This record gives sequence, C-alpha cells and structure tokens, in this order.
Amino acid sequence: MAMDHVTTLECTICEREYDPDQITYTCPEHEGVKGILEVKYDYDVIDDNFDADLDGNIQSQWKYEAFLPVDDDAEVVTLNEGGTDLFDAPNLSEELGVETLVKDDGRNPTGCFKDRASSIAVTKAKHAGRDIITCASTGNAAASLSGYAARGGLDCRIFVPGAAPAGKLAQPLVYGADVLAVNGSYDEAYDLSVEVTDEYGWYNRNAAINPFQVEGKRTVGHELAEQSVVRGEVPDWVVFSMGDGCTIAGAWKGFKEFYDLGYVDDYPKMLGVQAEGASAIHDAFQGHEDLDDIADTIADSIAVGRPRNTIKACRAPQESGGDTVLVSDEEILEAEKLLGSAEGIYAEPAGATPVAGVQEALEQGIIERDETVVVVSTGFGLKDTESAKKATGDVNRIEPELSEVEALFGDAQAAADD
Ligand SMILES: Cc1ncc(COP(=O)(O)O)c(C=O)c1O
Ligand SMILES: N[C@@H](CCOP(=O)(O)O)C(=O)O
Repeated sequence: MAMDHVTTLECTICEREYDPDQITYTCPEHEGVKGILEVKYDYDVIDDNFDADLDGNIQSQWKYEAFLPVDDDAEVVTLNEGGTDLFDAPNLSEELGVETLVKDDGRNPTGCFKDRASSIAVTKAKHAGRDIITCASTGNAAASLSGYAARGGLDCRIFVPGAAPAGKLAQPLVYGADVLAVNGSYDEAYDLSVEVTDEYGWYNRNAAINPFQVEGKRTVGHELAEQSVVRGEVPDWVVFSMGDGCTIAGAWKGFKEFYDLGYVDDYPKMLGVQAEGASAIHDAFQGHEDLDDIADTIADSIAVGRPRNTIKACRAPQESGGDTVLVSDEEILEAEKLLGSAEGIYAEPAGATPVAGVQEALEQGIIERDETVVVVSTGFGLKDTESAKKATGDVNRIEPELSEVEALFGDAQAAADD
C-alpha cells in the first residue's frame, strides 16, 4: 500500500516534485551537493491517524509512526530506537550558569541518534526488495546502519575514512558489515558511496542524499515536544552539533510539526554548533564566505568539509529565531569532561559539542542567563576513548602497595580529616 500521508518529494532549490514511491535521491536538475529533496506530508491524514497520548511514555520512535514515511504494510525493522531520557542536569546547570537539561541520544541501541534514521532506511530498503544497503560515514552512521541491516537481514557495505576511531570501525564488523576503510576524508568516502549507488544500485542510507533519513531524525523533535508537554514548559533553546546538518534539520522539522498541529504551544530557538575547523554551515548561516572545504576537528563525527544539507540545516536557526556558533577542539574536549563529571553522561566529542556551544552562546549574549536550555548529546563516549583521554589524561598506574595509594592521596586525605 502506498504512503497516503506523504504527498511528494520537493526539491529544496527549484521546488520540482518527485514521486515519493520511487527511489529518487536528489533533483537531477542540480547535480552535486544542492538538489536535496524534502519530504512533504498531508498533515490532515497524519493528524487523523495519530492517536497516541503525549504522556511521556515513549517506548520507541515508532510511537510517531503516523509521521514516518514508510508504507502501511512495510515490516518495520527496529531495535527500539528513540524514547531517550531528558535529564535535569543541576550540576551542569550550576557549572554553566544557566538552567540546562540533557537529552541523551547516545543511549540509542548502537550508541547514537543515527538509529532513528537507520531504522527507516532498512525498513524502506527491505520493503523495496533491495538486498544490499550502503552509506558513507565518519563512523556512527556506519555502525548504526550495520546493526539495523543485521537485524533486517540485508547485506551492508560501508565506506568510512580510514582514520575513524577504532571503536567505530570495530562496531560494524561485529554487526557483520563489509567495512571499506577509504584512504581519504569523509567527503571522499561520501563521493565514492554515491558513485557506487549510481553504478550498482545499492540502496543508499546517507541522510545527505536520501530524503527519508532526515525524516527519521525528526522524531527527536517529536520527543522533545512531547517531553516539553509533560514538563509543562518548552525550553528556550535546543542545541545540536552540526556536521552535514541533517540532524538539526530533522529535529526542528519534528518539533515544528507538533507546534503547527497544536500539540505543544510554543517552540524553542535552535542553536547549531560547529567546530572551528569544520564550519561550513555556520559560515553559510552567518553569511560568511567559506569556500575551502576544510574539515579538521577532533570531533570526527562533525568533520564535514562539504555539508550537503546546508539549506535544510539553516532553516532551523532561521525559522526558530535561533543562531549558530563555533567552538574550538579544546572547548569540545573540556565539555566532554564536564558533561561526564557533572552529570555522569559520557558523550563522544560531537555529542559534547553542544555543551561547549552553550558556553560560547552565553559569552556572546546569544543565550540569556535566565533562559532554559536543552543540549542534545548525540553519541556515546565509548565509541572514541582515545580523544577522551586527551581531555582527561591517563589513569594513575601503581604497584599493588598501600604506600602507593598513600603517596597519591596523602594530601587529600589529610585535608578530608581536617
Ligand atoms: C554523534 C554525532 N553528533 C552529531 C552529528 C552531526 O549530525 P549531522 O551530520 O546530521 O549534522 C553526527 C553525524 O553526523 C554524529 O555522529
Ligand atoms: N557524521 C555522520 C555522517 C553520515 O551520517 P548521516 O546520518 O548524515 O547520513 C556519521 O555518523 O557517519
């Protein structure tokens, strides 16, 4: 059965329309990075079909199935992604000097918010009768897709930059994927994955070209809206890190849908945060010239030189009255340590980047001290322990002797006895 609630795929540049029941990745009128398609819906149909209570009880993102672009008779491939906690963060709030909550999307099944999109990709590929699925990835999308492909019984072939963190390379291998570590950057791996898709017809999961992927990511916005209803308060700001820009785009679209349908009575301003070494979306939003494709940051997940979703990403701060900021690698690593030590939430660098972004936005006066902020931590820290060690330093190595413990804590112990 067709998707009654999906009306069309519309080019974000020229508004040409394409059939949502066909596998069409980008508008052929705009070769390359820009002819991204937008999934359009009939919200009357969605509203009629969506009958879940907004009570904060979210088993998985499939609570919002009425909003998701899959055929009614498709067999859903899921690992119960979504439904992640929104934590009060009193210690972090005190450290930052602004009321802060953390939505920990690193708690998704493969340790990353990408699972929201991968569930949709594998469901759609399987329903379309495709056996092989692919993507290019800095590591997380690859690991995520591999897990869902395993669950759905599809062959998975992924392209990652060879320098990806070891944990992100091991994870897809365990899920049984063919991992092709490209001697080059994410941008080069991405170009190769697109070439392969054109040549061999493997189903491509990449949110940068597959219009349905952003749609899965918008469930994080639905959840934030629902959690706001339960808390009785919409945060002033929601903060995401940005690489290709699909995540903030999806989250904003999801939250705004709930607002437009009258499910929640306000919406937050969206703050997008990029690393100083990979700043293309920020530069586009702020109207700066950025032509050099640089992608140099310790936050490997957001090391993107040529983001393909700049148009969709910029809509988030534009339409919500939000903004974008840049942070340094040092600030990202400090933020990773701060989030872990203040709240017990271990994020990989890109997952902690929003915390650094809040600090920067406070300094610039973008966020006011009396506002409320939600930072979305997008990926779990154990995927990249090496970069964390750059912030924390290494462990204390000792002989199994009491004297060595005393030597370490002598002063501190004395202070505690005072
Ligand atoms: C952990 C993590 N955070 C943030 C991002 C940025 O998302 P986007 O590329 O959609 O902007 C990514 C990857 O893309 C990621 O893996
Ligand atoms: N940094 C991302 C890039 C690809 O993810 P996508 O969901 O935008 O396709 C990663 O984790 O690989």
